[in-house]
Amino acid sequence: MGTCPVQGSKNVALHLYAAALLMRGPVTIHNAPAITDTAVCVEIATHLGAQAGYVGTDFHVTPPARLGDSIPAELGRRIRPTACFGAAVLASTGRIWFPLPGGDAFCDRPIGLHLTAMANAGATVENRHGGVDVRLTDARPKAFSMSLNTPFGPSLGATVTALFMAVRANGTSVLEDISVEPEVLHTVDFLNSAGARIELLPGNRAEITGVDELGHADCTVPADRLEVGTIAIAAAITGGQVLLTDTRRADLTPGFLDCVEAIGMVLHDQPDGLFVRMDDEIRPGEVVTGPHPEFPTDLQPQATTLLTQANGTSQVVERVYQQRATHTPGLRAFGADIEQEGNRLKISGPTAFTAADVEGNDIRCVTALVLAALAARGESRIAGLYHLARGYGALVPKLIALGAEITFVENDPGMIAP
Ligand SMILES: CC(=O)N[C@H]1[C@@H](OP(=O)(O)OP(=O)(O)OC[C@H]2O[C@@H](n3ccc(=O)[nH]c3=O)[C@H](O)[C@@H]2O)O[C@H](CO)[C@@H](O)[C@@H]1O
Ligand SMILES: C=C(OP(=O)(O)O)C(=O)O
Repeated sequence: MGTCPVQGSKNVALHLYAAALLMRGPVTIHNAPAITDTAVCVEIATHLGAQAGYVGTDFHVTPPARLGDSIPAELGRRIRPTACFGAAVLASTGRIWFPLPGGDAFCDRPIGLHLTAMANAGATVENRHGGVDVRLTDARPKAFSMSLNTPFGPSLGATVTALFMAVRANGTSVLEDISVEPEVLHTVDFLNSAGARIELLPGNRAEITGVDELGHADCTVPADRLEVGTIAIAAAITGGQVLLTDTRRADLTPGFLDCVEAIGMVLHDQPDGLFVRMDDEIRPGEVVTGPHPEFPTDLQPQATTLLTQANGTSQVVERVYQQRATHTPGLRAFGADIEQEGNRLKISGPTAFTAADVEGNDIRCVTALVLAALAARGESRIAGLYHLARGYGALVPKLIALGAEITFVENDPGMIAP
């Protein structure tokens, strides 16, 4: 059995970095993940005039008396929460230009609801220079009410943007149908500990009374549930077992736990972490992604790889991003039997994988392909490692420490051969 540490959550950390820009005084965010997205956030904060840096696993930021008024296109296009960073600056200073966000491009990822939240708070919103120019008409955001729902469930990012506008608003705002993903709840705690007045109410509502200014606070990023899920699936797919330190069952969603336990995975808390093993063979199952606490979309590609090894027919239904299936061509190259119809994948297994040369074009796609290569006979070559670095600080070294044979291909830092 191997033991494996878990990094801080990428998706929580990114929203905390943005929230820190609303605060006065020095902020330290502990357990920050050592990923390229963290480095980009340091650069964005620095460009905005903050003193920002990353030492060990501590992200430090001290916002200036007045933040700058633009997020450089080359930085904002590299990460997903660019509009949240924009909202933090807008709520503080009344003006920001930001490019359209980046992050994974597995399908269209609109930000209309972020812009509606800014407009509801009294901003003019104009498309300019390939990005968005937003200005408040008054010195502070005005209080507003809105729903954060979309046809695909509540928007996580737009909930954070709306909260950022509301915490500095003149009056009390009411947000309906908010996302209650851990990313949002940790951001709420962080803002409240710096003096914000956000009250979460039953029925996914929030009532926020704006304050003149936020003080400062420190916080700790929770374990990355997506890294936990990924390594748990790696153990299951290779018939191994692993003790993931610094994490508990409670860090995972009921949607994920119910699904993988039905497939045959055993996960239980031990004093020093979460123990994971497979109970005999991998059983077929059904993955249906959805908003928290349902099965997270960011573990769907990895779960698809796992189900190719199940004895029978499985189904994956992607409800958050209806076209998140960039991993299926790569999995088919290993031999997977996957039929796709709209947002549904039908997977017939088990397939004995043979090695393949494949490329992943987004974080979880390339992760799913690394997992497939672990299950394949022979040496596979995987390109697209740049995407892995965006979200995992050390996934490959961790898999190697657990017994996987993986080497980085020389003169091509974007390629590995498991
Ligand atoms: C609720 C949810 O699971 N959110 C996921 C989403 O967060 P992220 O914040 O990136 O995306 P949203 O939560 O905003 O998007 C959820 C859904 O709403 C739609 N939408 C969003 C904004 C908008 O203005 N209009 C609109 O229609 C999106 O296209 C998507 O279908 O992607 C991240 C990266 O994969 C995941 O970590 C998050 O768990
Ligand atoms: C899609 C993801 O990230 P991002 O929103 O940063 O693109 C992810 O974490 O799986």
